[in-house]
Amino acid sequence: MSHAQPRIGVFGGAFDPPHLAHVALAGAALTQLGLTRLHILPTGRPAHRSRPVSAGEHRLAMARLAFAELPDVVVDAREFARSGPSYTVDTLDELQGEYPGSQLVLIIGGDQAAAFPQWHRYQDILHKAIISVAGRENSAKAGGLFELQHPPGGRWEPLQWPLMSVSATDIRWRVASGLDIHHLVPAGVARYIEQHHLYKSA
Ligand SMILES: Nc1ncnc2c1ncn2[C@@H]1O[C@H](COP(=O)(O)OP(=O)(O)OP(=O)(O)O)[C@@H](O)[C@H]1O
Ligand SMILES: O=C(O)c1ccc[n+]([C@@H]2O[C@H](COP(=O)([O-])O)[C@@H](O)[C@H]2O)c1
Repeated sequence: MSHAQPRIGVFGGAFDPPHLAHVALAGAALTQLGLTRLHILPTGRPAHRSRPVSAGEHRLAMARLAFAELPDVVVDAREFARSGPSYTVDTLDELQGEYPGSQLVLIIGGDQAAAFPQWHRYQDILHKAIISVAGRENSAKAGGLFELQHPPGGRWEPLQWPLMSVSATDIRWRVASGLDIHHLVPAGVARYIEQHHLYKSA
């Protein structure tokens, strides 16, 4: 689909580790949302969750491996360079400056969409970016009173997306339990986890 303005996708996460749902989601976003480029942003210091299990250098390396096959993707380490929490609104501000005249599209899973009213300056985010939500199993229960389909002042574009139940929490648990993860992560990521002995005690 072609749009009047170039569209820049923004997809952030702990990526601890990046998994097949992340890669499929990025692929679906690239094609369906007509993105000219997609920035993948591993979080430095997450704003609303406890610290990731793995160091930033590992999550960055795994993100590079996981998304390497997709065209027009940039694995963007800028949130590591920032002091303080990784607020998405700051990232959007920076990208707006770097892509004048472009439309930013923020891609999030259903669990994060439900938590969106707790995000730092979320009203400003609604002015800066179109938000595209990929449904996620069990995310409705976290939804509370927030109306996903009609948020005040926001522009939302749904992503056509088959629900995928894979989560990084489950993958960390499987590794710690000695179970196979090859069906859940890209091959390069599985190798990296093995070589660096990640998640042995997660
Ligand atoms: N299976 C999935 N379906 C839809 N969205 C997903 C899925 N897995 C992750 N996401 C989305 O991808 C983004 C980054 O996710 P994140 O790196 O936190 O992975 P996660 O699997 O949710 O990790 P964890 O289990 O550690 O919380 C978030 O917006 C999240 O909602
Ligand atoms: O800016 C915020 O307040 C904020 C609050 C929660 C999550 N986010 C972003 O949402 C993305 C997914 O977060 P997570 O915790 O599901 O990995 C990641 O880029 C986070 O920085 C951002």
